[in-house]
Amino acid sequence: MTRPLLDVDGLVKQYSVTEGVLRNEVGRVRAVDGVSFTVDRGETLGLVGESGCGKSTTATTALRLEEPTDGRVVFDGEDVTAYDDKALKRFRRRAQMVFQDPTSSFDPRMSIGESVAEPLRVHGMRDRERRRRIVGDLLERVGLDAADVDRYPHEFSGGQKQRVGLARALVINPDLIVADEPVSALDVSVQADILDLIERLQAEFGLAIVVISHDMGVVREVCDRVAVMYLGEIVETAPTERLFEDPQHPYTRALLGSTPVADPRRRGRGTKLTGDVPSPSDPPPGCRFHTRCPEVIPDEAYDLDAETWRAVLNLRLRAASQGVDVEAVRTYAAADDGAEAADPDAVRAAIREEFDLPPTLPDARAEEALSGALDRIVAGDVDGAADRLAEAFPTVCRRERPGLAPEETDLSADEWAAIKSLRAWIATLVDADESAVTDRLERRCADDRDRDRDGIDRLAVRAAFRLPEPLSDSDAERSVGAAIDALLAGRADAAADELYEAFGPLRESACHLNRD
Ligand SMILES: Nc1ncnc2c1ncn2[C@@H]1O[C@H](COP(=O)(O)OP(=O)(O)OP(=O)(O)O)[C@@H](O)[C@H]1O
Repeated sequence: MTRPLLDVDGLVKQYSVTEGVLRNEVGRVRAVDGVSFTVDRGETLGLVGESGCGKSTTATTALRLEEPTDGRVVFDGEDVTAYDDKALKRFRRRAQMVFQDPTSSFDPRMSIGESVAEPLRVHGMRDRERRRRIVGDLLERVGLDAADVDRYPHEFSGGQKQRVGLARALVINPDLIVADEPVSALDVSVQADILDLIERLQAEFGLAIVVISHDMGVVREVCDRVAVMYLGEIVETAPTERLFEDPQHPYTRALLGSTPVADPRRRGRGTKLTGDVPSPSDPPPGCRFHTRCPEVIPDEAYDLDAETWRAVLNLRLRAASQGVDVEAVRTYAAADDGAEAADPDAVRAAIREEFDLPPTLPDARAEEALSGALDRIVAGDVDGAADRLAEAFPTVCRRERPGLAPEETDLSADEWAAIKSLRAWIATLVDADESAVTDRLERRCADDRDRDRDGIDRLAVRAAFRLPEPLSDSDAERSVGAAIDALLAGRADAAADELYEAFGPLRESACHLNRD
C-alpha cells in the first residue's frame, strides 16, 4: 500500500493582531488558511509563492515547531497534532528543518563538528569519538572535508555553511527534511551546486524533502511535484513538468511570467505580477488573487481586453480602498501643464495615465461609466466614484472562489468545493488495499462520527468532507452517494472511478473559472 509519509489536511495557522496595553485582539492574520498536501517517501515537493504567502508558516506548523490553529498532520500514519512532548521529540528526529540563512543558524562559538553533532548529543549519543566519526563522514558526503570538524563557522563561505546545515539535518537520519529557501541567500554561482547536492542526498538517503522557495527555477530543478501558494492557500498542485508546461491557475501562470490563454479577449500582452500580496489579515473576498490577476474575468456586458479590464478594476479597487489622492493628482497635472491650476480634463487624463487606462475605452458603455466615475473623483467625491465603479464593473472573481460547479449541474460553489476535497483525498489512496482505505477513512472521520452510532458510516463521511445531504443536484448526489458507499467498502479505486464518470478528470488546480 502507498501511504504518504506526510499528510497535511486543512492546516490553519492564525496569529492574533493585538492593540493597546491590554493587548485586545483586534484582528487575525490568516497566515495559513486551510492547506492540504501530501509528501511521499523519497519524494521532493516544492512549496512556491511570493514572500508572505505563508510557505514558512505552513512548514513550521506542519512540523509543530509552532502550534497549528486547526487542521491535521499525519506523519507515517500517526497524528502529529495529537503528540505529547515525548512523541514530539521522537518526531523531531524524523522530520528536520533546514533554515534559510546559513550564517545565523550556527553558533559562532561552536566548531562545525560540535554544531553538526549537537542533535546526536541532544538525542542521547554520549560517545564523543563516535559522534566525531559520524560527523566527519557526513561532512564528506556533503562535499566538505572530514578535517573541517574543528573549524568555525566564520571560516566557511555561505555555500559551505549551507552544506554544513544539510549535514546537521541529516545527522540523525531523518525521513523528511524541510529546506526553507535553501539557496536564496547564496551567490548564484553556488546555488546550482547546493541544488545538485540536495538531489544527490535525496537519492542516497531515500529522503522525502519539502523545498520552500519563491523561485520557480529552483523548484523546477529539484522537485517532483510543486504546490503553489497564494495568501495562505494552495492554489494548484501538480507534477513539476506538468505545472510548468500546463499551469492551470492564473497565479501560477503569472509566476511563470506567461499566460497561454486561448481566448484572445483575455490574452494579455505581458503578465508580470504587479502590486503587493494583500494583507492576510483581510484577504480579498472571492478568489484571493482577483485583485492582481491578469486574467480577472471581465463582465460579459463589455468588450474590453484583459489589460484594459485589469486597469479599470485597479482603479475600482483603489477608489474603494486607499482612495485616490485627487489633490496630489491635481498638483501633478498642473506641474505637467506648467499651469497654476490643472483643469479638470488634465486631472482626468492624469488619473487615466496613472492607471494605464487609454484616453477613451473602446467600449462605449464602459467608457460612459468610467468617465462618470472620473467626474466624481475630480469633484472630490471618491466614495461616490467607488460606488459607481463597483456597480458598473463587477467581476465573478470577487464573488466566487475558483473551482466552481460545472455549469451543467445545480451544485453550489461550497458543494463543489466539498466534492473536490473528497476527490483529492481519494486520489491519495490510489493502490491502497481495503484495510488501508478503511484505516484512513476511520482516521479522517474520527472527529465527525456520531459516538452513538457504530463505526464510520455515510453520515460521518459526509460530515468530514462537509458534504450536505442531499446535494442540490440529484445526479451529483447519486454519484457521490455511490462513491461514499464504495469508500466504506474499502474500494477507493471504485470511488474514484464513480466520481470520474460523473465529474470528469480531477484537475489538481483550484481555478477552473478562466478555462474554456
Ligand atoms: N509570528 C507572527 N505574527 C504575526 N504574523 C505573522 C507571524 N509570522 C508570520 N506572520 C505573517 O504571516 C504571513 C505568512 O508569513 P510566512 O513567513 O509564512 O510567509 P512566506 O511565504 O514564508 O514568506 P517569506 O518567503 O518572506 O518567509 C505573513 O503575512 C507574515 O507577516
